[in-house]
Amino acid sequence: MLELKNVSFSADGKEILKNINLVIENEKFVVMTGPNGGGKSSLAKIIAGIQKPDSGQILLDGKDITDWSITKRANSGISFAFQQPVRFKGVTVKDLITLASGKKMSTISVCQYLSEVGLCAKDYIDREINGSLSGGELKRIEIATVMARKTKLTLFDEPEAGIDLWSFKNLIDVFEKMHAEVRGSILIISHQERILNIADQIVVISGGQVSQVGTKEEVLPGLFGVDLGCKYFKEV
Ligand SMILES: Nc1ncnc2c1ncn2[C@@H]1O[C@H](COP(=O)(O)OP(=O)(O)OP(=O)(O)O)[C@@H](O)[C@H]1O
Repeated sequence: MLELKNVSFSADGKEILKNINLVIENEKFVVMTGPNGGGKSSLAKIIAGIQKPDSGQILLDGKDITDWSITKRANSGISFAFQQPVRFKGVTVKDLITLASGKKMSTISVCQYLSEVGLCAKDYIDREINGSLSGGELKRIEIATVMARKTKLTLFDEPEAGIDLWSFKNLIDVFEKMHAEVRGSILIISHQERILNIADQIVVISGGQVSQVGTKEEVLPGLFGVDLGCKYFKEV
């Protein structure tokens, strides 16, 4: 279980997150949404350890991880899916997925992850992670890498961005499968109706605060018809 207690964060003299209190229960599929600039990405970065809060506490299974580095948090089971995978010269797609899984992997197992994110495995497995891969391909490889990691808490920041050539339905299937198989919690930042619809819990972040938390039945009706200045329910 991840718990945020009175977390506040400022940058460049601007108060970005104000007294955030939030609990992400084990094995829950949580979608964080809200208007642009509300503070969602900042909150995800604070959970992953990329940014440090000015005050407040972050607890993982009751342990205070507020001062832990990104690496220590990653080793304790928090994964953050970046917009694109980190590139290292000479590292192939197969190397990256094997590294993420932390164990020896057969070519067939690596291929399965690639197929799940809609990539024809044989065309990609030996390719180097570099600028020759398109943005959408890199994005899918990053999602496959996070799937192979199988961590306690996986954070995705707008995973739908940049994958418009890939069937959006496949992305939903990937998340549902991950949720069923990994038995970890998934926290996704998204404005997409179909992602909001598969959430166990929706958290609305607005003006740097948690403005609403509840099931989709409780939260979604309130989002309809409200102009929050964001791209609700737009199809990819
Ligand atoms: N390092 C920083 N320095 C200054 N301002 C920042 C910094 N990081 C974030 N902000 C500001 O904080 C606010 C919240 O940004 P954040 O990216 O967390 O919002 P968001 O809810 O993820 O937005 P979006 O839906 O547009 O992705 C924005 O106004 C942003 O410009």
